[in-house]
Amino acid sequence: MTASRLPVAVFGARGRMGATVCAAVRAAPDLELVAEVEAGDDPQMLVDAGARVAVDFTHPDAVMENIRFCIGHGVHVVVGTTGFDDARLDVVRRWLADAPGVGVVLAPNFALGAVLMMVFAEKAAKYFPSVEIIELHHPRKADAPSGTAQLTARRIAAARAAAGRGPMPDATTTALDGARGARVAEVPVHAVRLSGLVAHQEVLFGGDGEILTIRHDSLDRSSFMPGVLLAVRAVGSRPGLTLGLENLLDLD
Ligand SMILES: NC(=O)C1=CN([C@@H]2O[C@H](COP(=O)(O)OP(=O)(O)OC[C@H]3O[C@@H](n4cnc5c(N)ncnc54)[C@H](O)[C@@H]3O)[C@@H](O)[C@H]2O)C=CC1
Ligand SMILES: O=C(O)C1=N[C@H](C(=O)O)C[C@H](O)C1
Repeated sequence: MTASRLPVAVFGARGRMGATVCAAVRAAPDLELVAEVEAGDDPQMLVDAGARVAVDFTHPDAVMENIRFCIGHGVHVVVGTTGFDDARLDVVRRWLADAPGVGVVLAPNFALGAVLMMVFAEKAAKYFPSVEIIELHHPRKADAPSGTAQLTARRIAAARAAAGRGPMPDATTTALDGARGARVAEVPVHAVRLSGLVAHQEVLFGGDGEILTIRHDSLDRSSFMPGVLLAVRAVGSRPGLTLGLENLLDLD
């Protein structure tokens, strides 16, 4: 007798990430792809197909409605779509409060190396007076700066604040808006969009006579799949909101 496979739906199924997720789910012996939901489709199709978990890689403008629908129908959700701030996260938490037992795992980056890059950057933050982030992506990316860069900046800023670090040294007067990038929690973030790139980030720390660069490169969207599948398998046993793939990994 074979064990039953976990029925999975994918929102954004024909997108760059969604299509890769569909292929990964199809290839996994313990998972079954039961619904491929695209813009304009009625999400009821995933409920009718018996999905227990839905994966969302769509667009910041679409993702909230998809999460609301899934929580309302008792379907667990793995969210890779970016564009989440504290206000949006609070809304998701409120929806979940009315749906005990339903889980949402949300991560701006499902690549193991990117998660480690953020962990290492957070650890390094207190030792250096200066830090800047450069994120580099393919030119069809919808948002800037990336969700990963924003989360990295917030974590670095929190670590600096906890260590009592003051403002970064910077005496520059800018002649053009944007010349010093965008500020995310006081950390300068620079976004490059270039043909040929997939998803990359450098975190540069500067101190007296030394630079530490932590760099991660996703060279292919396959880099995100182990993390996505880990979350798909775990979300049903994690009621409420789980923020970040690191919560599903043993990083000690
Ligand atoms: N968390 C992570 O590890 C990663 C996150 N991302 C994020 O995933 C999102 C999608 O990225 P890509 O796949 O590159 O974009 P994409 O533009 O290639 O794909 C998005 C797909 O979603 C579809 N869509 C839009 N609204 C929809 C709706 N209401 N219901 C169902 N489908 C809908 C679009 O038609 C499109 O096919 C972005 O926010 C991106 O930043 C991307 C890579 C990794
Ligand atoms: O749009 C992308 O491609 C990516 N988006 C995520 C982000 O905004 O951080 C993750 C990764 O950088 C790829």
